[in-house]
Formats: sequence, structure tokens, C-alpha cells
Amino acid sequence: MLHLEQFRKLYNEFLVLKIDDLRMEQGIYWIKGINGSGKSTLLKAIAGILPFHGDIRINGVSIQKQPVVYRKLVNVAEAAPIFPGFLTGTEMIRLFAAAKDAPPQQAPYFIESMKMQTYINEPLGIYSSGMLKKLSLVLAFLGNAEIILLDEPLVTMDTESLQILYTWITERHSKSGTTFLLSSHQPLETQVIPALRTLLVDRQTVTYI
Ligand SMILES: Nc1ncnc2c1ncn2[C@@H]1O[C@H](COP(=O)(O)OP(=O)(O)OP(=O)(O)O)[C@@H](O)[C@H]1O
Repeated sequence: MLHLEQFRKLYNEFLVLKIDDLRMEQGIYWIKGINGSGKSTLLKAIAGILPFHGDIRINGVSIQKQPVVYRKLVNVAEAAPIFPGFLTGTEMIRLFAAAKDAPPQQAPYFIESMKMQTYINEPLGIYSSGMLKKLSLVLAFLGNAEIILLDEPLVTMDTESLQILYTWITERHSKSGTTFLLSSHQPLETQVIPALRTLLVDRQTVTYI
């Protein structure tokens, strides 16, 4: 369903990633690799927020040929999200929910289960890094994307919130077949995600391990 073909990403003529042919079926994937190996670059390219050479297709929809349709199929939470400090959490959620055609009951479920009610109407400028991380995760879960990309989702999350996030991932995957790509330096709980598959970003390419 996700297919990278003749993919090349260069920064200032320096080749960071070279992936000739990579196919990923529906599933939950752990993207591993040392610092600077290219994990965030890979996720941003799949998210459609970074230009590259070659093509990426989701269920045959090409980002190069049908960029608007493609971007509806994928949601992303970046490692260190930056949001405008003058907007509230509720305003951000409203924007994303409209853009992603999210059903009305979706956001309240995520806000309550992650226990964000006490600050969701506050401006984002006062949010801690963990509060911002939770908001970025809620935004990534809005709508019904085929693929959800979570860059370092475990960072800054407390133990209780991590368990809630694991529940969201496994529920969405089992109910809707959503594919997840999770980059993480911390080990992911394989008891909670038994079918986890691992991809290693190393020496400018990506391989299954
Ligand atoms: N905007 C940029 N301009 C130039 N080089 C960049 C840029 N962004 C990333 N790089 C380089 O691309 C390489 C891959 O970076 P990337 O952030 O994708 O790695 P990563 O695997 O996510 O790292 P980490 O585990 O430290 O988060 C690094 O060598 C980095 O210096």
C-alpha cells in the first residue's frame, strides 16, 4: 500500500537517503536508526512536507501526480511540533478536524482519554512540551488517514499517557486497518504491539530487520 520508488533525498547536494524500491503493507512499523540517519527526513517526505526525487504512492496514489489527494491519505505528528502560541488547543483541533473531515465525536474522545480538558482552551504559548506533544498526537489521529506517521511519539510523554497512546494506535489499526510508522530511540512495547515490524534506516537506505 505504501511504495517508495527511486527515492532520493539530498540536502545541499549531500545524499541523505537513497531507496530504490520499498513496499510496506498495512501494519505497524518501528523506524529505527542512529541520530542523523534520516528517520525524520523519511517521515517528512512520506507526509508530503519535504520535496524529494522519485515517487511515493499510497494505494497507487502518487504524491508527485496527485499531491492534494495524496495528502488526504496521510497524517503526521512531528518530533518537536511548533504551533502558533496565540491559538488555543481547541482552535487547532477545529482547524485540523475541518481539514481532515473528522467526525464530530472524534476530538472529544481523544481530549478526554488523554485528560487534556483542563488546558485545551488555553493558548498554546503556555503549554509544556508534554502538553504540546499530546496535542500533536490528537491532531495526527483526526480524520481517517490510511497512514499515520509519528516521529518520536514517546518523547516527553508520562507513563500513563504512553499507555493511552498505545491503546489509540492498536485500536485504530485493528478497527480501520490504519498503517503506523513510528520512529523512536526508545524501545516500543512489543507486548502491546505484537505484530510490530522493524525498518532500519542505515547507510542512506532503509531495510527490513
Ligand atoms: N534542513 C536540513 N538541511 C540540511 N541538512 C539536513 C536538514 N535536515 C536534516 N539534515 C541532515 O540530514 C540527515 C538526516 O537528518 P534527520 O533529521 O532525518 O535524521 P534522524 O534520523 O531523524 O535523526 P535523530 O535521530 O537525531 O532525530 C542529517 O545528517 C542531518 O544533518
